Amino acid sequence: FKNPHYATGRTTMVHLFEWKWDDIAAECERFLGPRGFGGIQISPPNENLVIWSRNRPWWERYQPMSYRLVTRSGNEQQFANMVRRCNNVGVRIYVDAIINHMTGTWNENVGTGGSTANFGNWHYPAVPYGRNDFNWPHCVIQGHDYACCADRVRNCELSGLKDLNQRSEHVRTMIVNYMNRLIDMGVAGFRIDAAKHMWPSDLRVIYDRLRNLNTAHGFPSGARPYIYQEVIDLGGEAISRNEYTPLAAVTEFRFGMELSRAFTRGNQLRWLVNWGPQWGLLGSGDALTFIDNHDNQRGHGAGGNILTHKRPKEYKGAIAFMLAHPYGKPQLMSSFSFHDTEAGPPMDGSGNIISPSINSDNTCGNGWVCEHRWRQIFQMVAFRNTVGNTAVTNWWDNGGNQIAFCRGTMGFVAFNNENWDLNQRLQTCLPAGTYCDVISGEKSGNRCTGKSVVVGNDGRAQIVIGSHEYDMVLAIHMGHQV
Ligand SMILES: O=C(/C=C/c1ccc(O)c(O)c1)N[C@@H](Cc1ccc(O)cc1)C(=O)NCCCOc1c(-c2ccc(O)c(O)c2)oc2cc(O)cc(O)c2c1=O
Ligand SMILES: [Ca+2]
Repeated sequence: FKNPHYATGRTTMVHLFEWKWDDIAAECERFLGPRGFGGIQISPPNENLVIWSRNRPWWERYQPMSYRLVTRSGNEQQFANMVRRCNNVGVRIYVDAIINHMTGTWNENVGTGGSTANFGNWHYPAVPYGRNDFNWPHCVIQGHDYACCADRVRNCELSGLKDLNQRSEHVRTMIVNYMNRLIDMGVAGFRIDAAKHMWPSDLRVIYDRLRNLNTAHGFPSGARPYIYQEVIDLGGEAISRNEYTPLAAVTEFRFGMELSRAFTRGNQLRWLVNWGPQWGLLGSGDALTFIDNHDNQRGHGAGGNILTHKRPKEYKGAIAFMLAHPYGKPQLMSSFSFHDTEAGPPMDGSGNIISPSINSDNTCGNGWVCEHRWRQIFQMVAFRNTVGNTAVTNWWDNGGNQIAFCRGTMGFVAFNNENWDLNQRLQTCLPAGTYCDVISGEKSGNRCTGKSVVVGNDGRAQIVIGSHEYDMVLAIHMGHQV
């Protein structure tokens, strides 16, 4: 359950938060496939409660009403079309699975597919679920429970969300049928939302009942779905992520917290020389890594001061380091603009999501940030694909906020977060030649639209990153010689 089953040579997934299925299919064909992205995490495809009283907040998609595939992103036919078209261009689909709970109690009670429910009686006829399928006696998780009481964190309600009993055979059957239907449609795996709130023993039973991936969509026979479990664990809680790593991969929230700190002015990039488990991070093969996600980019998630698209230079620096360093399996966030941390995606007067527009410079409009289309980010996805599993070698730093390292003989990257220029002759480990810096520009024909770097026969080159430049990174790798 720890292998994403990316197509050959691909390494990175992007969370297209709140995108519609038709738009995702188009993005696979026009951008993500050609640019070598490995996969996409999609928003929950199951029917959710429509919450107009909070003006369609982003978190309404985390209020399940049924496992019918009908949301503001599209219907079952559009979902199947998206999976087929993305798999056809080598881009995998990972589903955000909400199996810990059903809705909280709201005045509204109609779902995106028209289903209704009676929350007070724990009655969800569109699944169907009834009172016996939820944990009993009724209790709500309190703040101190996270530190003291693992059983309450699992068996009581998170934020008033009706807490399913995954020990019940009926509940297991409903969940497994939902996930197997998605596997048969060609998805490559799942994000397990709120995994910390479910017993590992129950999750193991559910995972073991999942079918192998569908070979008709290009997966090898016997391939198990990729599963990454959302476990927010910054230490100090009764529940540890180590209870979940024997089952499947785990979201490593410390990754984004520590890199955000390291790339925020006043800290030291040289500390990153031993980046990885020595920082208290999970084993590399267990870790789904990211800088920010849909939850903590709004500030109330784990880890305090997380870098997001709202601080572009530092954010691109941290993203470049995530993609240049071999640790973990990275996920990029692709957001819509927001001021109100509850706001949902751009929508018209009827509540329909507005599609991203694509500008002439290949950026997005209509309120979509599309970080994955920023040159400094998608070019580093190509860097990660090129360098494969080569090791970090020739680490250099200035004792402060200037660092550089090689990836085997395939790539070289340098960072300058000082408030003075980096101007050093450094070992790039690359064969002699002239390389285009993929951060400040790209290779166009036989010239570089940004910086070019001349590597001598000794592998050394003059590396310059001015402290006032638009970006703090320089990256060169095989395939971008002129
Ligand atoms: O802000 C939110 C939603 C946050 C959220 C949604 C999806 C996630 O994957 C997530 O990590 C957080 N929800 C709002 C609004 C809300 C939602 C439901 C409700 O009954 C009442 C209010 C909110 O204020 N929630 C309370 C604080 C956030 O507490 C939530 C967590 C959560 C936060 C910190 C943790 O350490 C943790 O283990 C879990 O996970 C969710 C998962 C869900 O599937 C649905 C949820 O409503 C939530 C969720 O409320
Ligand atoms: Ca639970």
